[in-house]
Amino acid sequence: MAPPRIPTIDLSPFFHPDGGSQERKAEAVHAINQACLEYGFFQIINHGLPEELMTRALKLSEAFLNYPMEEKLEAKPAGVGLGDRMPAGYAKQPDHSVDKNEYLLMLPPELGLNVYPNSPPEFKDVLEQVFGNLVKTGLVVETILNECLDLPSNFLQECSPDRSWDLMVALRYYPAEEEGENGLIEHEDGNIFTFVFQDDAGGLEVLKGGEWIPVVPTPGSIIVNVSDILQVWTNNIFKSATHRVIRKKGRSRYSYAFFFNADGDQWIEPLLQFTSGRGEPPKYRGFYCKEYQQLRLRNKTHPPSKPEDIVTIKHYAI
Ligand SMILES: O=C(O)CCC(=O)C(=O)O
Ligand SMILES: [Fe+2]
Repeated sequence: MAPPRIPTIDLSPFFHPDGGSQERKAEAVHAINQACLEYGFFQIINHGLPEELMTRALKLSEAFLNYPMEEKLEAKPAGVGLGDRMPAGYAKQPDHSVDKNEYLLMLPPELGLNVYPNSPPEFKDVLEQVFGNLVKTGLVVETILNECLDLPSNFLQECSPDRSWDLMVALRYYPAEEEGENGLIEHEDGNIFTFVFQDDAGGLEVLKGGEWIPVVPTPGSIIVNVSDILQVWTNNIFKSATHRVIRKKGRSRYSYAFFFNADGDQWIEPLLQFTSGRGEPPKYRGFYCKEYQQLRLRNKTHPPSKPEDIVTIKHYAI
């Protein structure tokens, strides 16, 4: 039997110039709700990001990440930044890391903190276009999630209105070696939700019911995964999906991940709608978003020797 495929949902009614059919919007909301309950993972098509731009972005990141190291290091983090956040620029996982990838990390362009490669010359412009489009798509997905969760319109947007904590990475996973195929160890993401688009190499997998389901590359589609903040806000109604990347032999894999994030200074706790509103005790104690981000960053910079000491959202579980 073929392995199950994560659901694909058409968002075109939400991008329709005349407002889109209510019936088709309701169908999409229903499908996304089911996907968030069952998988915490789904793909979207007709999501506002032109396929041609996605292809171009993947080709440009491939070109840049194949440059000699000296050239890539011209885009290394400048060492100035906002302190609490991941530094913008090119970085490679240290050799001892279990994760075998390199990436270019980008913060919202308006912060003025990005370190862009000079070459390929059109890369900066394409990165900024992709970033800007994904912010817009993220706001549409928030609108859909409000409906899924029976929240007033704009509720999630108002929970965390500051978009300056979003970030994007253009990634390259190296070809698998004889002794290892891990590209990115199994994990959940620490933000609200994540968008991923990938080339045709494959390797992204999501855990469902104890089985790893491959996310089959579909040109033009964006993968969406529910992340920890949404899990906390919904008091575990929507689960942050566990996922990983497995490397193939003989070829690199290129992808983009965009982390739609809450404001670092935001106090995060289960929403009343999903606790007292339903007679349920909160499953998490509250925390400042940036405190959690810093603990997660520390997992990477100072990896604990025991895997059980890695900080995950369980750190705040009651
Ligand atoms: O590259 C991918 O497909 C997934 C990336 C990812 O899961 C992450 O960066 O958290
Ligand atoms: Fe992830």
